[in-house]
Amino acid sequence: MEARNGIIDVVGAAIVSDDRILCAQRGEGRTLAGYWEFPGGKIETHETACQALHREIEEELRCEVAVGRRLCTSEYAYDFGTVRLTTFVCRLTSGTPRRTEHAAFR
Ligand SMILES: Nc1nc2c([nH]c(=O)n2[C@H]2C[C@H](O)[C@@H](COP(=O)(O)OP(=O)(O)OP(=O)(O)O)O2)c(=O)[nH]1
Repeated sequence: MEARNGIIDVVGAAIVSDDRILCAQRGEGRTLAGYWEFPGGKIETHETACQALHREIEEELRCEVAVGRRLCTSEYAYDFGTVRLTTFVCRLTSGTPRRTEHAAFR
């Protein structure tokens, strides 16, 4: 969802499993390829942050998560716009994260 003020609203999942948090490296051909991120993506029009997170995790990692508390919201200005990233603590409820578009997990 791109707000009128040019801010791009993004959600990220800090998926906690066995006391570890999953980080994913953005794949070739995507904006910011090679950067490490919390899996997630842009919130679409008419979506809540929670709905966007469920959709993105299903699309990108082919698994399901329960969305817990909001960790933080931060803004970062890139040359293409300002990303406002809200990160939620999540836990796996079904499946195991699989790479469909990321280059690596750690
Ligand atoms: N998922 C995620 N994106 C982040 C993080 N930090 C950060 O600056 N971003 C940026 C990268 C992208 O410019 C934007 C997320 O957009 P995206 O390209 O992943 O979104 P999307 O899945 O909806 O993809 P698309 O259909 O627009 O290609 O937010 C982060 O920790 N997680």
